[in-house]
Amino acid sequence: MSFRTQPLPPARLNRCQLFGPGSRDSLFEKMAKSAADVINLDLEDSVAPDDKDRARKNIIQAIGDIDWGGKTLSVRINGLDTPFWYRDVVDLLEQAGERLDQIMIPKAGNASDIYAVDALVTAVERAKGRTKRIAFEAIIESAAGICHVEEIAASSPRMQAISLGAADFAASMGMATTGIGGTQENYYMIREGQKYWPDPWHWAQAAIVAACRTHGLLPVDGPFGDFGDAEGFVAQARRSATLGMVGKWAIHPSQVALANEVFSPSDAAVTEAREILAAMEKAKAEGAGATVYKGRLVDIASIKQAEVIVRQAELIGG
Ligand SMILES: CC(C)(COP(=O)(O)OP(=O)(O)OC[C@H]1O[C@@H](n2cnc3c(N)ncnc32)[C@H](O)[C@@H]1OP(=O)(O)O)[C@@H](O)C(=O)NCCC(=O)NCCSC(=O)C[C@H](O)C(=O)O
Ligand SMILES: [Mg+2]
Repeated sequence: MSFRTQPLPPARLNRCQLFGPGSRDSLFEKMAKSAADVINLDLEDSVAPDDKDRARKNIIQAIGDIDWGGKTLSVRINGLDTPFWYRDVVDLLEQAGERLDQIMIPKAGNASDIYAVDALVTAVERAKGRTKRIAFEAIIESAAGICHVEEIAASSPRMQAISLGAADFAASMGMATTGIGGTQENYYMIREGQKYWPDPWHWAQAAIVAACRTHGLLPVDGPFGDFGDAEGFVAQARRSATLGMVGKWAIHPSQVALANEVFSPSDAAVTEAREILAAMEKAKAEGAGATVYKGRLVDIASIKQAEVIVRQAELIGG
């Protein structure tokens, strides 16, 4: 174990991030009433260039007008390679109320991208006397982003989460795919005449999880484009959860309940985790560092695994 202990991620729920275009303000109330933990009002790729100004105004108005309950309220700004992003930041922080929690930075390529947004956000916050520090979530969705994911995770104390943006990531990597997330038809192996479809997103997800866990951030899986395919969504989400991700985007309301279900520990898992902690307490009192629970070894590492599940259950209110 390193001398430096691994920091815990922010203690908030992030099982589902529901997206909606800033240009479609008729969706905002529905998003606020949804069961998503995080709302992402979008100024980037779901908004046409000619609609950016109107979308920005809609979002600034809605941040103050709508009751967003206990959700994390986040706005995705435009990429740093566009002429829109500085205006997104300045208008949001000068005109939107304190209810805004987070800015999502798309296509982050390195730590300097986050630094640039941080410098602008900090200046406007100070100038306007804003008291709440705006958090950042970055999207890894380019070859440069995945190469520099660790420095992006470490880039600012504002950083709270990193998502994988499968569509732009695939494009940047030159992947021969068109589907957003999930199984890709031509990414298969053959054994004894049978086809098997491995997960082409696995390595990028694992890199994001490692960077996030090292720096105490929340690793999140991005979009699954085929919102009619609930089974495919759940399979992708379960793989992400197994790898250590804490949640997934929803690009349609039908995906919210699916994500919440996958990223909430089951009652059985919570009961088992609590029993493991109790068994280890007993073992510790008897001077042992390991014991047997339901016929299998549990030790000090098992305590940490069980604590992940119990912490998540406590956040949900279990
Ligand atoms: C995908 C959509 C365009 C579909 O919209 P629509 O055709 O209106 O869907 P439905 O008719 O099935 O809607 C049923 C009801 O649900 C409401 N609705 C629809 N979308 C939302 C939403 N996002 N939040 C809340 N409620 C929603 C409809 O109004 C209907 O309500 P009712 O009439 O009362 O029954 C649309 O869902 C949409 O725009 N989704 C978000 C798209 C988006 O934000 N994309 C950006 C994120 S993905 C991305 O950027 C890629 C990433 O960066 C990467 O690189 O991977
Ligand atoms: Mg994208």
